[in-house]
Amino acid sequence: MTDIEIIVPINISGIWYPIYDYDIRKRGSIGLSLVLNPSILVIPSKKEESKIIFNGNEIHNFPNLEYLRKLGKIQLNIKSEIPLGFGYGMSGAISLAYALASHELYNINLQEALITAHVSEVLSNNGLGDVIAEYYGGGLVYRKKPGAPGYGEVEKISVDWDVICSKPISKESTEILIKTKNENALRYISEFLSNKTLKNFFFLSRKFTEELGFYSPYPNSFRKKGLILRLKECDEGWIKHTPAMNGASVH
Ligand SMILES: Nc1ncnc2c1ncn2[C@@H]1O[C@H](COP(=O)(O)OP(=O)(O)OP(=O)(O)O)[C@@H](O)[C@H]1O
Ligand SMILES: CC(C)(CO)[C@@H](O)C(=O)[O-]
Repeated sequence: MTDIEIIVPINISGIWYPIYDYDIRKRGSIGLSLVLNPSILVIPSKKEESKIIFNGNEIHNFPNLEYLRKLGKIQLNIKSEIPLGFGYGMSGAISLAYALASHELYNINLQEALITAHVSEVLSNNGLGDVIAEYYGGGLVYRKKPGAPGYGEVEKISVDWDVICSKPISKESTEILIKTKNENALRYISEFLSNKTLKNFFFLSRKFTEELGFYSPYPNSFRKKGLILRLKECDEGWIKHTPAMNGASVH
């Protein structure tokens, strides 16, 4: 065990537009997302084998690990209120934690480590824009250029905050979100940029996700993959979110 503790926020995209580039470091998505708490809390340690322990249980078949283990043999002990596989950008958060751990434990070049985290997401079909959003933070984020940290570009958009809650409803694969390109995404992003409010983000994210076949029964909400994100209203049993303004951190 080490004294290092890594904190990584979650990322929930509302609108995304996949962009292919021959250079994997520049592949990703542009879009709008919310970088939020609760974050994951990660204790890394050097070990004989790379391992991801999630709330006490080892995660087997985490495809990102095939790429991440090149950064060094690390065990991550993760504490998380957020489940894996519902659409909270958790695979990106775990990969980013692994990259930051490799820099701390093995002195791996930070930029190389961050690229590996992003590439592990892209090549595993688990995400396009989560790593860069979670690295920089925070709150409402506009990913204006796709790619890994250092290649892509994010802008934090300042908005008046309000109560936001989510409910995980089903575990689903991310692949369909990556392979489907909804051309309206670009129009919705520019509609948001001319009226930058949380309400408008929810309104446009709902339009966008409905066009992909994801429906939410609640007002001021949208469904992203296997979760519902809702503005203003928090029923019992829902997860309460606050903006994670500064992105990932190491303590
Ligand atoms: N017990 C498990 N539950 C969910 N996923 C698991 C589990 N064990 C391994 N996995 C793998 O972890 C990865 C989860 O990544 P996935 O992209 O589906 O989740 P997410 O990060 O929560 O969602 P998104 O990237 O769409 O926001 C998948 O590759 C999945 O196969
Ligand atoms: C593809 C995606 C929606 C999966 O969460 C996300 O990574 C994004 O916005 O690029």
